[in-house]
Amino acid sequence: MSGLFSLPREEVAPGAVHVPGWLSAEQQRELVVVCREWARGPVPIRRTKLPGGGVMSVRSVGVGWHWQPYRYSRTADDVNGARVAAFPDWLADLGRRALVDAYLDEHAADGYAPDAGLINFYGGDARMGMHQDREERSGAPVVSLSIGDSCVFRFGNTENRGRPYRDVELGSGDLFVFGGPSRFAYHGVPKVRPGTGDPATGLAGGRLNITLRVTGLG
Ligand SMILES: O=C(O)CCC(=O)C(=O)O
Ligand SMILES: [Fe+2]
Repeated sequence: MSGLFSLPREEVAPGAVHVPGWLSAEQQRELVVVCREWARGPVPIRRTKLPGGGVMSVRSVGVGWHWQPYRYSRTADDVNGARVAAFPDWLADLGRRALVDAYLDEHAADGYAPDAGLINFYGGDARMGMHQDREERSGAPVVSLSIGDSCVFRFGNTENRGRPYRDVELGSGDLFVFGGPSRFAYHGVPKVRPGTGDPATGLAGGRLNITLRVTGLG
């Protein structure tokens, strides 16, 4: 990643910033390797079961904390009961650099200590419906990193799942941060574009998304 003021960026809504191509090719490859390890265990990546009986099309695994609808826990009680992998310091550092670059403010990450990472893998047909990230007891920004196939990322308003929203193309290496007045905006992924990723990332197909959050839990 480059220093301040060097990358194109777009403020999609107040506090919501898209920085295309933020991750280098090498960082993307390294993240793919480590996400593959996390996908194997101690909690295997799985399609989250929803309370209504459905199952998400996205495959997910947590680090630091396990997420299931609609709470965080240290152990994956709806999967295999194992404690999730620890949240590594280097990932928190990456999250801090993301805030500085997204907000063009060297103090943007002061005191920012993400403790939960959610790894999502989207096959070609996977989607994520409009939702808020609101299980966290913190208003700190969410940092989102994308690798592999591009997608349509729908970024909406804080009131409801509908309009107004903006559809943003998230490509491999892109950073998206949402904080401030946009922290609790509805968002989702209506479409992945199969075959648009570069296999040099280590992903032969599909889309990997990593979100970093501050849970505010002890
Ligand atoms: O895949 C994405 O870009 C968004 C993922 C997301 O919203 C979530 O995991 O809560
Ligand atoms: Fe989300």
